[in-house]
Amino acid sequence: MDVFHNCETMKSGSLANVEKAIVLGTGGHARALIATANLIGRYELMGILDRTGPTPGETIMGLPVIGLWNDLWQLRGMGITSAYLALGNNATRREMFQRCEESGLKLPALVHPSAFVDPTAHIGDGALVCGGAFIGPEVEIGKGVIVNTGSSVDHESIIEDFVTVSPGVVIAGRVVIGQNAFLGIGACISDNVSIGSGARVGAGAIALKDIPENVLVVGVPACIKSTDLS
Ligand SMILES: CC(=O)SCCNC(=O)CCNC(=O)[C@H](O)C(C)(C)COP(=O)(O)OP(=O)(O)OC[C@H]1O[C@@H](n2cnc3c(N)ncnc32)[C@H](O)[C@@H]1OP(=O)(O)O
Repeated sequence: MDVFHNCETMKSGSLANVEKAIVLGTGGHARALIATANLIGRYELMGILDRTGPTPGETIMGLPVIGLWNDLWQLRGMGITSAYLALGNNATRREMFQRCEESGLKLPALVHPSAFVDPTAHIGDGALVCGGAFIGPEVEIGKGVIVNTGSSVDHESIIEDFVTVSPGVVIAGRVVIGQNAFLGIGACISDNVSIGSGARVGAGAIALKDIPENVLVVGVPACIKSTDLS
């Protein structure tokens, strides 16, 4: 059964010559993403898909929840070309990024109009740079990365794929954040420091030296609190 064609709540396309996009995810992060996408206005948002599917009449920021992630493959046939990933969990975001690609959907990056991105920086597909963020010169932001509100990433730093940078994080110059890592609110990463893949840096921690993969670090200076988060 084609769920979308049977879905009476789906927005009808109205804007000529504007590409259509779908949003994946219904949590808090969906609000931030939809607000940013509405400000940019590059794509017409047609609705939201989530893990469990819609409850009757469910909307988020005025957008109807129209179906399940498992129905992604039907979207291309409906004129929807692109997807935005509103998924806070790194592993889920990675999985759905791959499934969108397999479904032939584009994953445009989104940059809030109040963020500054240096012209020499590169922002990967499916990344979200939130309001007030600063992305410095020659910074690499990987695929599906979240750079949340008011964070800064300074010169030549590399943020690998599917990392979460929470609000108010300060990343100094020539830092490397390994894929799938999570940096909690207000964490600071000193210059030339590497954070291992899958590591979790607690809110307010200050990393002054390299952090291994798959560990939780907290405190000032950041120390290992638990290991093997893989
Ligand atoms: C727009 C938005 O809202 S974006 C959302 C932003 N949210 C965040 O940034 C959340 C930040 N979260 C944290 O810092 C969390 O503590 C995490 C994710 C790093 C770790 O969470 P968990 O793995 O669940 O760890 P848990 O809560 O079990 O704590 C483990 C231990 O570390 C300690 N700990 C955890 N986080 C911190 C921290 N930031 N600073 C100091 N100690 C900490 C706990 O007190 C606990 O210590 P104990 O074992 O001696 O009792």
